[in-house]
Amino acid sequence: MATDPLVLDGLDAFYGDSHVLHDLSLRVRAGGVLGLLGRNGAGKSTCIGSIVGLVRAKAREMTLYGEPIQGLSPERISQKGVGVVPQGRRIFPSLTVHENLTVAARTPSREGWRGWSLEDAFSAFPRLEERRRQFAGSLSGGEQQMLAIGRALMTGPRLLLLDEPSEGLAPQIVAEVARVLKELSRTGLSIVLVEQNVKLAMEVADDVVILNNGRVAHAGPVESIQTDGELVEQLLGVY
Ligand SMILES: Nc1ncnc2c1ncn2[C@@H]1O[C@H](COP(=O)(O)OP(=O)(O)OP(=O)(O)O)[C@@H](O)[C@H]1O
Repeated sequence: MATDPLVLDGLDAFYGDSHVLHDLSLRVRAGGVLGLLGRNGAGKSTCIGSIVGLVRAKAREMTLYGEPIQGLSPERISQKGVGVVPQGRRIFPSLTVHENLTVAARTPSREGWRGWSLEDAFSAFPRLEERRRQFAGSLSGGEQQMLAIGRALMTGPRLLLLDEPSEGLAPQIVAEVARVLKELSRTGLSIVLVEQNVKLAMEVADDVVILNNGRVAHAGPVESIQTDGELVEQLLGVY
């Protein structure tokens, strides 16, 4: 549908002469969570980079809520409501929690949607409020991940892209990330979740796309992998 938050159809992506993604198609449904899975080097981060305008890509269709975004700068794509939680979090370690959040705050650029206020961020992540004056670099890995998610939400996204938010986190903290993502999805936010952690993706995602060598190897509702251990093992090497 033209109003789907994100449609990629026949996307090819390149680093210089290196052709990394081949004929990739996917669709994020309104308020849905799409799990983007694949082994190391399968092309997941390149897909995120293509969506946000950081990687050179061409496609038959690349639309955000029906609006073409192909060729736009990362700034324009961000302004159109795409928030990113990058791999490795990339918070500002020498700024405080409060400063990390306020640096991302944005005046709403569109009617009907808005960025989070500090109060919204602190009510979702109470530990960040307790630590608001602390340097972000001194937070635990889990707290830094929550800060990275909070910072992305301060920009008022309609579509949130997360690149391996569970990386390096203890299982208990991964469960916390899962809870937060499910809550965000319940508020109507549409999400693309890049993950190596298949269990987390299965818990949170509505639909999944599995990449293999830069191509879509499987796409379907999350149930299609929950019930097919052989497929998951073949494409992801885990179960
Ligand atoms: N800046 C770059 N220049 C050239 N090739 C790159 C660059 N970044 C990634 N690649 C290559 O593109 C392919 C896809 O990499 P990508 O990082 O998208 O995979 P991924 O699925 O996100 O893997 P990971 O889970 O390890 O992050 C790999 O072969 C990788 O070596």
